[in-house]
Amino acid sequence: MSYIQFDNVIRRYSHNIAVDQISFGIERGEVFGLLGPNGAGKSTTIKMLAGLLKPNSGEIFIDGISVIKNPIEAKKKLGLVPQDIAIYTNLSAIENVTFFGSLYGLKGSELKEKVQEALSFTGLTEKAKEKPKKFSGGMKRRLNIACALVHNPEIIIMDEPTVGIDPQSRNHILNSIMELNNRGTTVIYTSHYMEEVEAICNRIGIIDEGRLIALGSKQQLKQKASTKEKILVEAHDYNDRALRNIKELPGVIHVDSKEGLIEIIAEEPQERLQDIIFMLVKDEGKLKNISIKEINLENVFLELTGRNLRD
Ligand SMILES: Nc1ncnc2c1ncn2[C@@H]1O[C@H](COP(=O)(O)OP(=O)(O)OP(=O)(O)O)[C@@H](O)[C@H]1O
Repeated sequence: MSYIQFDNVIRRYSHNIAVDQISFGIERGEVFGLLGPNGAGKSTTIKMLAGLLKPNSGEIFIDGISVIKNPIEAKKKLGLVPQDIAIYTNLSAIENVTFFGSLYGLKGSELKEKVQEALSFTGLTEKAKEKPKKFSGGMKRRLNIACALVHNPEIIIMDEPTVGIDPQSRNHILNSIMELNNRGTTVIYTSHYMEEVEAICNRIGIIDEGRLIALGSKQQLKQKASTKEKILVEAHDYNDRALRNIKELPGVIHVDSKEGLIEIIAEEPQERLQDIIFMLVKDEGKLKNISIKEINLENVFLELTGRNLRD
């Protein structure tokens, strides 16, 4: 059994199946990413792990402890940063972190020390006495993280922590995840941002419509695609007919075009370049650049499901 183990877990909301019989394990010390589009079942999975929702069937274990039978013991091991920020806007930052620390049973000088550590870790020491009412979205999120890690949990779960925040806070959060992991914390990170998951996670589960459709390191996941590379064309003035002609070229699997950038997934991409350039130029297209790049997890998702990760 893995350090964290999901066994045949099912969760419904009335007739809608949100998590459909998933089984997987997470090892101690991993940064594990749960990647999937909106509504895929990420939050439901995370809430069940954190003991906030009960599965309809199946079992979840943390370090051999059943989250369902022994939720209080299991919960001691983890800190949750929920998708919806959960802090008290009328309390100062330090009062918020102190409150959460005391909920986890910290007291006296240990509580004070851990609160200072959590505020410093999230870059909020100078804002400690201010009320989060005036904080930016990113600062509120960082305070939420401080509240979740004040008791030094073995596992930290972050549910889409970078949605709708400024780039500075986003980088701060991503760096702090790496630092937490260097200290030995197991991190579970959900996101629909493929770039973030690729950048920070050792292992990734791809979830779609409640099912875990792929699991592995990013290199293992990329092996699931039928081609390892894609063609990127920067062009302007091309028309839909040129795109249709490219789609019909032999070996071409998928063509996507957005704001002057055409992405083409094709078998043996080097062999397709001449024909692609020909089709574009023939139909008035002006070519700026053409290159071959390694595919990413977005491309893997598209090939597995026929849909884009972000529509
Ligand atoms: N409280 C609820 N009541 C009814 N249906 C729900 C509830 N919460 C989630 N769902 C449904 O369950 C499915 C999975 O939702 P979930 O929030 O777990 O997905 P998600 O991958 O976290 O998506 P998002 O990124 O949008 O939060 C969706 O179809 C959603 O509409």
